[in-house]
Amino acid sequence: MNPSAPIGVFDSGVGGLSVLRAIRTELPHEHLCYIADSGHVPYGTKTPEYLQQRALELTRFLLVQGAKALVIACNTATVAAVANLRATFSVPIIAVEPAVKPAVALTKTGIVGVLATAATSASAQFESLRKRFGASVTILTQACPQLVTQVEAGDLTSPMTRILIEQYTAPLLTAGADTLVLGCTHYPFLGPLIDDVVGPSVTIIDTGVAVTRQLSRVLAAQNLLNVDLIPGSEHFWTSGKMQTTQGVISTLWGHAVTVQRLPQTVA
Ligand SMILES: N[C@H](CCC(=O)O)C(=O)O
Repeated sequence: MNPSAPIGVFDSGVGGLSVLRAIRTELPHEHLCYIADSGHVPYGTKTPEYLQQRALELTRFLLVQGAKALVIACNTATVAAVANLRATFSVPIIAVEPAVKPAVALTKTGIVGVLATAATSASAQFESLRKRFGASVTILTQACPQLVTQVEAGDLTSPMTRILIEQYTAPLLTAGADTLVLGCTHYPFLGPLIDDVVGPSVTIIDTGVAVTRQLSRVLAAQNLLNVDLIPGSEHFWTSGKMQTTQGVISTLWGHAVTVQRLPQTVA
């Protein structure tokens, strides 16, 4: 595999851009191909079979673009599909999972809140994280489906978004949680607002940087880091509404970008 080949990244929508921006910061010379599967969002309410099929189709498309490695920038797709993808494809596959371990190390009240989709919280993988790292603390989960909708619409700051965050975090704060894990890649875009709502006594943990470090380690171990010194490029595709998704991706990415429509066979 050619080290100057791109890294393929996908999510149910624009949320995985929170992971992509961490990759861009850590690995400035890598070329990146990103799929926002916004035509199929939310993943949080879909069956594992549906998500496995979607993950296979998106991965095949990214491999056709020449991807040397794959990042599943979606906790929900990870729990449903990572094992199947690893069994099917030989490229390195890096996946996100809620950062339960660091949260357990940080909590002082012994109560950790995990914001994640219902599918992630109900998964065997999450149960295993809970057993491995959470035996000494209480781990509370909260699904926040409407926050995915707000981020997909590019609405990061409205009063409505704030009210939703207040409603979703209230039960966790009332129970004494002092550490909140952002277990869905859409939520980091709401980090500043979540921070403002929960206040300085609550620590918020995101996984973007940890995933990027893992990606970096895996690429280095397989001699796949791009040694070209030119800045890496980004290419974006979506299965969602072109105009809306292009606008939202540009806003979240920080400057205007071109987004292509996924071919009909994949969309
Ligand atoms: N961004 C996704 C899920 C959002 C959705 O429900 O589509 C995650 O990390 O879990």
